[in-house]
Amino acid sequence: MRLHSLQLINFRNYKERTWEFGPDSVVLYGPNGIGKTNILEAVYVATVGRSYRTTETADLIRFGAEEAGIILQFTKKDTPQKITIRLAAKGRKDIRLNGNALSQRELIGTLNTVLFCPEDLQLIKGSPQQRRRFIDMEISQTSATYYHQLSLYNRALQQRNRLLKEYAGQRSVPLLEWDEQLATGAAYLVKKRLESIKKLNLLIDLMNRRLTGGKENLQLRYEQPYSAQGPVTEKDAFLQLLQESLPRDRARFTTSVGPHRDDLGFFAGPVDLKKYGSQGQQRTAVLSLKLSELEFIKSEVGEYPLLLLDDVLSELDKERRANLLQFIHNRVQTFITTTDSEDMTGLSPAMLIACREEVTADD
Ligand SMILES: Nc1ncnc2c1ncn2[C@@H]1O[C@H](COP(=O)(O)OP(=O)(O)OP(=O)(O)O)[C@@H](O)[C@H]1O
Repeated sequence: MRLHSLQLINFRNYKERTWEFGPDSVVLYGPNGIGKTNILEAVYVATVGRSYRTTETADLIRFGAEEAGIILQFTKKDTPQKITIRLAAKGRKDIRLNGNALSQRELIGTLNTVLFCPEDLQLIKGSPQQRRRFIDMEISQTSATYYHQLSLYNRALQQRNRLLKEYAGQRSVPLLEWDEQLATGAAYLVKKRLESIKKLNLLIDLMNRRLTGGKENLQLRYEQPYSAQGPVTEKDAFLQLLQESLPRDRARFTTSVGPHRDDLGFFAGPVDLKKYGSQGQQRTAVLSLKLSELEFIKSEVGEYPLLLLDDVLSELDKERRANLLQFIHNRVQTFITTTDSEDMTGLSPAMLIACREEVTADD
């Protein structure tokens, strides 16, 4: 995957700006608040159709403007492609691939990127929701069906929770249709998640050993807080769990079983890093996870995705930083934001041949 150019029109602080990129990695440097992250954000929006920093489309549109545009030219397996996105404060996003309209769902998987930002360093200690989002987005980038099934599941879940409220105090709730849909969706989603965790586990242990000089192993575990014995993966088992949890769900107006409650555990041998990992172990584990994600997407798609490193290098110590840069060198076209253009040079002079792009405001 190679990004050749990016054009932003009324996106965040850019009125109209185009960048052309060579095959090498790109260091975007400039003072705080100049608009470096905004550039990575635009590439991310072209990956999944929405931002990782806001849920409001209006935030992405330059103050005072009615709409914003993002145009990207890239090659995927040597085939030139062009994504155009028009964002309006109100109304639908207009997404096009080579001029043909796409839905947000169809867009996902077109341009593959891995984002690594400071919030990711909290992934292990953070909320289960953050870890579910990680696994969902990772699979969605390589499977359009997964993203579709996830949307259907979430819709059914909302409907079930709505009925639990609507029928509060009544003798029964008409949940049959939604329970059927939820159980079908849950079985599909959990199986896909387990499959991808299995693949990630082959990679993550190798990565972690490499980063710790062979000292520490690392495994991901799929956790279902409502199941004491092994993962629940079958539709009938989910149907039964939904029925069993009904009294509790009715009391709380929410559905307590299913993949929307599941989590990802990080284990070094028997040690749960979520509870007992040092900050250093957790950071290395996240870095291993991100590197595994690059390899995972490569194995599914056939080439490395783009890597977006947003302000993350300054958060990593010298050794982890060097390890990351060594891994991506000559493999992955990487976009790095930093306030210091010399940030990388002292580390590994010949390792990272990057283009340095000074970011300036355009008004
Ligand atoms: N919708 C918008 N319209 C105009 N300007 C905006 C909009 N949203 C954000 N900005 C501006 O964008 C700038 C922030 O950009 P960005 O987050 O990319 O900075 P940065 O260069 O990454 O900074 P840092 O080094 O501090 O992370 C701020 O000046 C902010 O006022």
